[in-house]
Amino acid sequence: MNKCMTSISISNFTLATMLNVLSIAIASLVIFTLGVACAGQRKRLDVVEKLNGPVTVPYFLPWFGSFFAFNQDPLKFFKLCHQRYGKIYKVLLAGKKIVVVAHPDGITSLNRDTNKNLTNSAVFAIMMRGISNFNPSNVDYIHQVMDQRIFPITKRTLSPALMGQVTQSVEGSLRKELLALCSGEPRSPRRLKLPELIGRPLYISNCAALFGFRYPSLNTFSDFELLDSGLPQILTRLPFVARRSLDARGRLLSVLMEYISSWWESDGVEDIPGASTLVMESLKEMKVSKLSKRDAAGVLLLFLWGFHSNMWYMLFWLVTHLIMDEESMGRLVDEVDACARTDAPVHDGKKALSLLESAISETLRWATTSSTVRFAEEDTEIIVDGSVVVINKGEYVVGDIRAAHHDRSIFEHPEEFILDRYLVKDDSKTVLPRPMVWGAGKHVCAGRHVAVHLMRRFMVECLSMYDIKAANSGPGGKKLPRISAKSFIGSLKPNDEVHVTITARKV
Ligand code: HEM
Repeated sequence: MNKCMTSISISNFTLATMLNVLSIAIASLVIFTLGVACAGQRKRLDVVEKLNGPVTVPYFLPWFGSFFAFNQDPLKFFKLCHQRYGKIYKVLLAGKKIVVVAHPDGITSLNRDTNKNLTNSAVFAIMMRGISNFNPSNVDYIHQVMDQRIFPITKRTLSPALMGQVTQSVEGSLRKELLALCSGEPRSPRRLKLPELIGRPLYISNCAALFGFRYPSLNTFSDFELLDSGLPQILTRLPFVARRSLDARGRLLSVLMEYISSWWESDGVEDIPGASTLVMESLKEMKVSKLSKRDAAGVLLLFLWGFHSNMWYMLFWLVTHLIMDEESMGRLVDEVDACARTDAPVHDGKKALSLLESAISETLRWATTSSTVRFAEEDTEIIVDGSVVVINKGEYVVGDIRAAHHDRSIFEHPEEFILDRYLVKDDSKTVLPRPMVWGAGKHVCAGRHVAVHLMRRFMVECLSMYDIKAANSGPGGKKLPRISAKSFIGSLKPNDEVHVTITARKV
């Protein structure tokens, strides 16, 4: 009986165990099968997404693709493609395949580049050769030195904690330069072109802060202007059209070589008098990296261009919009005056100068074009609006920031410049996304804090000193200048000159 009971209990035990094992096996099999099925399904979905890829803008001519339509007016071309093909599409331009991303998340994913397969070298090399005419065989090495040695210095010395050395010097000089505009007859109106009111004082002050008094900023401004305005032609390799700009570039490089010459030849025994830490530390790195004097001068020119150019164009558009709309100008002047009457810190734009802060953000939104261009060194992926998009090795990727800044579902009347668009109202529930103007990730703009600070300071000084009016303010006289069709990288460029009349104010 006992034996029998034992054998039953053993067989019960065996049966129970077997059933358990069986049920576990079945459950595992079900889980495994489901897992495999899900993985298969995911894989299929990935394949579908990868196969679908971005749609290519149709074209007739092989190799040229859409080049002629694009080249005629890049901004219009991007706008039409965005309307027709949406947030991501591909275009063939003279043998190059370019994926255009016009969705904010896609642009962020492109900037962050988590797979590390997208580089800016190819595009940076074009800018380097255009601005500084480096020998093509040196470009890769110089870019490497800039990326690994010079930009980290720039990011550190222009961080909010340390940028004071440069910004305070710019501010002091800017005030003097602006005051000098009406020093002869302070109360009589003076007619000027905007480069004389903004570009020149800013250039002289920027040069003084970066390079000290040994750099002849006064004599080089017109050459800098010529180089800057001729860049689209230089970059598209139209040497005959750009002859004057190319000559100006040559003269600027000679001046910069002369500027560093004695320091360079003496192996940098003493710092160049008045030069910023940023410039001196960068020069020392260039010497250690065995760059030639010519290439070091080229790096300084690139640097000066990066420091000055976008800031000048942004201020150009801000002042131009204000003189077109006297009510907006009046509101901003009132805010600056009210701030001057209190102890409110003018550097803290968010609190004391909230309308000016909004005006600067609105300018950055309105006047930014496509600022992010990358090249796929390997097959890679970015995420656009929640979907994986495959970028093939050898393709370029452009972030169409202008499209993101003109998204009607986010910005009301995006084509218009609205002074208080970014003013946070007490009753407002939605806060607008900040302009995507500085890039992000590894290559985020090293000068973004300095740029906003100096734009703010320029406006405060200028509006406190002068009444600024459009020179042609009669009927039909106030018109925004036409936007240059050729510039699609960085900030919008004007096609026409803008004249203003300034009169010294008594506050
Ligand atoms: C309104 C003015 C400015 C605008 C709109 C602007 C815009 C930008 C953008 C969009 C990038 C990123 C490009 C990319 O992702 O490939 C960038 C990079 C950079 N910017 Fe600016 N910038 C301005 C002012 C300045 C100033 C004042 C400096 C000072 C030197 C500066 C120095 C740089 C540097 C060094 C980089 C390269 C960073 C890197 O690749 O690691 N920028 N800028």
